[in-house]
Amino acid sequence: MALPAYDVTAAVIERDNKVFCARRAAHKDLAGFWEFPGGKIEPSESFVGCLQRELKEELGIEAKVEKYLMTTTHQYPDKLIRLYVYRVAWLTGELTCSDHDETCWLPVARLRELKWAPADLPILDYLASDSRTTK
Ligand SMILES: Nc1nc2c([nH]c(=O)n2[C@H]2C[C@H](O)[C@@H](COP(=O)(O)OP(=O)(O)OP(=O)(O)O)O2)c(=O)[nH]1
Repeated sequence: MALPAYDVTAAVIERDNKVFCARRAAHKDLAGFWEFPGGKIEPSESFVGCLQRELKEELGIEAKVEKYLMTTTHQYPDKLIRLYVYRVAWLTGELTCSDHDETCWLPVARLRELKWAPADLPILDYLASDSRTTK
């Protein structure tokens, strides 16, 4: 039988030459893995609308989705994830984390020190080779 497939958005938020990273909490699937904030697209929702909603819900921030970066697909044992990655500017709001159990800001060159969700590894490669991202 075909695995369930999910379209998921993810945000690369940069500030002071560092990228925002968040760790999935114990009650979530892939608990303990680090990710870029975002979430599953709801029916009839746009990618940008999904990302803005998730960032408001998870982090309490208003964000401007600046640029589409890449899409990566990963098959986990129980699901297929298509991850749509955008560069996002944090506009307003105090960043408070309601959904993750740990967060940090890291320069791109240090991102691999964290244990990332396997679907995210191509994103790290992309950021490392992206001249717009500060290393
Ligand atoms: N948001 C996000 N999810 C990721 C990343 N990498 C990765 O494998 N995933 C996976 C984990 C989950 O299986 C799925 C996203 O689901 P989620 O649980 O965060 O999304 P959600 O809040 O909309 O979903 P739900 O708990 O309401 O079902 O994608 C990533 O960088 N960001």
